[in-house]
Amino acid sequence: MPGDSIEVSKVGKVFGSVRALNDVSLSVSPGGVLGLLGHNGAGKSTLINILSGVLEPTTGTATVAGFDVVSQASRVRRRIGVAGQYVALDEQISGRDNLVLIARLMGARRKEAVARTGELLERFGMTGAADRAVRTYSGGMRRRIDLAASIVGAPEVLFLDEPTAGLDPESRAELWAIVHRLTEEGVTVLLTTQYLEEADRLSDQVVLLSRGHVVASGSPSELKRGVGRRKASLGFNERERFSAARDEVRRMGLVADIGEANFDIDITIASPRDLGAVLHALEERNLGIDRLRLFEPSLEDVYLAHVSTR
Ligand SMILES: Nc1ncnc2c1ncn2[C@@H]1O[C@H](COP(=O)(O)OP(=O)(O)OP(=O)(O)O)[C@@H](O)[C@H]1O
Repeated sequence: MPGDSIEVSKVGKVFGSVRALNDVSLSVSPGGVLGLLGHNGAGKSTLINILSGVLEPTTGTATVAGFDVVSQASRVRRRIGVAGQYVALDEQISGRDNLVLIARLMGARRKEAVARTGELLERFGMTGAADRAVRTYSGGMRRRIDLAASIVGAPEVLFLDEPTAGLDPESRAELWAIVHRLTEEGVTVLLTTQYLEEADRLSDQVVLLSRGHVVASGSPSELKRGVGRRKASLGFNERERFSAARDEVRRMGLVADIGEANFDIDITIASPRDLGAVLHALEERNLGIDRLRLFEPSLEDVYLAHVSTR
């Protein structure tokens, strides 16, 4: 739509005989967060490279911050930040010196560069480590300084390519908080990740890529609602009733998986009606359950439903 921060229309990318992207379309409104999910080689980095002006699409068009990524690439570059797996920082100099250097390269005067750096270090909780060489940083600190480096120029649109890959849960949560704050300030974010929980926490829209195709898109809750299959666990207090119920459930053939632990029968049902039928049948045979748990589909279920069927 006009006014969107990122607009991708039927983008394809071919490398020799490899079709990395096929007819990919998506859009992100200002201040939105789009999570791009997909397996290794799905085409996520290729799309980020096209949107950040590093690669040209083979077919289709894309705009970022209102500018065409091919014909207006330098304007695009001035309005974006890119952080991720391969951001080049000088490992031998301190985090502070890296940020000052980037600000100077972007045209800031020395005083401004120093002030902006101080502000970012403070915000990212990095003041303690600011004057140590980047090579001495932990994985979490390294990711934070990468992210700080990507926003030195106060970008309108931020591309985060697997920003928390390999981080421990605590460092991941810290980074999520930082990204969340940036989005509250109106920065538009396109995030690639293999962590479904990350996409669920941060994104208001998710696009699922598989082998270069968009196979599903929508808000995390829309996508979860679209997964028909749900897990339920039927619990019993005695082995005898549990065993008889398990045989009955198998016989009904309505259920895809049966797992057994602690006299629980874990079933996958295609609809609430199937669950009703199972409970009714058990009740009729005096095999009534003692406990029932229903599990909401996760983004992982969404992912498996779309990706494993292709
Ligand atoms: N420069 C290139 N030359 C040839 N093939 C490439 C090039 N860049 C990417 N590809 C291929 O394009 C496809 C998509 O790769 P891409 O790196 O975009 O996937 P990805 O989803 O980012 O994967 P990962 O999660 O592993 O980073 C892969 O088959 C990859 O091998």
